Amino acid sequence: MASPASVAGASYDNGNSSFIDPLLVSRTSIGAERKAAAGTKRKYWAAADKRERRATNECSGEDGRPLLFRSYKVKDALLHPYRALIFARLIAVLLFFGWRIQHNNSDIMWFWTMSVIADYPVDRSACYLSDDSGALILYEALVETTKFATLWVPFCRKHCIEPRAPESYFELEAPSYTRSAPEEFKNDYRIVHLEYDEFKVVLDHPIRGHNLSLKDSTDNNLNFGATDMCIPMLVYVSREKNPSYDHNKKAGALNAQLRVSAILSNAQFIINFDCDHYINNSQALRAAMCFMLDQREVSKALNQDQSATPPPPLNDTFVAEMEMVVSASYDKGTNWGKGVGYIYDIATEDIVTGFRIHGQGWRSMYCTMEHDAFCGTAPINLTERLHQIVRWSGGSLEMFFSHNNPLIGGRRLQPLQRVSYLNMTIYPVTSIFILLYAISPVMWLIPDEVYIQRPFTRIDKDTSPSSMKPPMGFGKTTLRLVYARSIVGRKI
Ligand SMILES: O=c1ccn([C@@H]2O[C@H](COP(=O)(O)OP(=O)(O)O[C@H]3O[C@H](CO)[C@@H](O)[C@H](O)[C@H]3O)[C@@H](O)[C@H]2O)c(=O)[nH]1
Ligand SMILES: [Mn+2]
Repeated sequence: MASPASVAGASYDNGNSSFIDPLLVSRTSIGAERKAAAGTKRKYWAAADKRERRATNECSGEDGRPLLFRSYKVKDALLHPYRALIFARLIAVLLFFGWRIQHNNSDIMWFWTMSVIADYPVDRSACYLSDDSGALILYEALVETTKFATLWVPFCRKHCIEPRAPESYFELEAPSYTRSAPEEFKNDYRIVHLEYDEFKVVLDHPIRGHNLSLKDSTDNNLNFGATDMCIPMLVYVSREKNPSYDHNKKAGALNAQLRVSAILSNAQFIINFDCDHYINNSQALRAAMCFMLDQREVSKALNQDQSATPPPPLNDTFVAEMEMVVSASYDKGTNWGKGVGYIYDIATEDIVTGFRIHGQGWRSMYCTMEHDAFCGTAPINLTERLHQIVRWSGGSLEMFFSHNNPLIGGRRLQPLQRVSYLNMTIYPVTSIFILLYAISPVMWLIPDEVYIQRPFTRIDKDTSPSSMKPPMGFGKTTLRLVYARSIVGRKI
């Protein structure tokens, strides 16, 4: 008999539309909140497999460990009507086209009617900041941030603070916390808030070389007695840039960072953020790890024996090695940017890198969390947004006209994945068709013949060109130009 886990595995493997839920034992969620969240989930999602449900509860996976995530499917009661609707719409569109081909524009009223309808150990985590501008001021800001972190991190641990981005946390009208006595929380909150405001002032008005006002958390009137005070290793990386070498923008910066982290911490899990992103749910990384460490995945994905290495002592050879891997010429003539790391020579390195990874047979999973996992900022004005769209469309087309075209590349892509990548790379071209579609209703307004009056042209009875006189005010007789409609009209 097949074990529950392998049966469950088979069922979620073919479910592309499924949603997966990490089975986190959350320290922070309060019972009622969790129940409410589960209620909303139950409204739209149904467990994909009963046997999987049993396996998650009974610790009866293949090696006796409990499963770490469960798959859900959109409820049939929602999915089937939706699919029926899409199908009906498709039929309606086809019927309409059939009808339109047989009827000319004299049936214009019909057309109008229709178009209207239509917990990882801290000493094993490291945080890398890539400063691609190489500005000393950013380094100094990071040093200040570290000082604030020695206060902020234990405060978050002690009171289970969420979200852990201080700016978003202090914006909350009713700040959330759990565990300790409200009085103690109030006191801690006040002190940390004050320190945060001071920290922001320091960032806005930096004073070179001045050891700024932030004290160690021990100097404050805070009692972190039983709380773990450790913070992860923080590394500032700024790669070398040289006009004789292409720096390959974000992909180049990320690859340099990958190499440094390989030497310093060599961890198995890496999560990347743009400078304008932040973590909104501190459980997000743990949740993602559930998918990779679950017994159904672990044998395929990684070797469990590997573990993050503690950083070696910072001696001269070691520093020289790190300097070498961030030098401007390091990846010239190597496979970096082609088959290794983030892909170069394209404006949208994220899509093409994802495509290459999927193309090798790796699978990705869709996971949503009750408090959104990550947040970020989008362009705030039209100019910026247009620049972004131009960059994205350019990158997409570049990918379409390269060997990474989804029609030919990505040997192990699944058919639906191929369709979505195709959609992602060809979409700038669809703008032409959308434009045509948008103006097509107006075309049917134009009748068979168009009369355009030229009010300033007088024409004599003798129409030979030599007798044409210059315009003289409003002519009594006007020239009528008659255009026969040839482009649009009778037949599609
Ligand atoms: O030479 C460069 C250029 C950019 N970046 C960083 O790359 C990130 C993304 O750049 P941004 O200008 O914010 O681009 P967006 O259009 O907002 O980013 C979206 O689109 C990019 C691809 O075009 C993806 O890489 C991003 O993940 C995605 O959020 C930022 O952290 C930048 O600091 C560098 O490090 N070096
Ligand atoms: Mn951005």
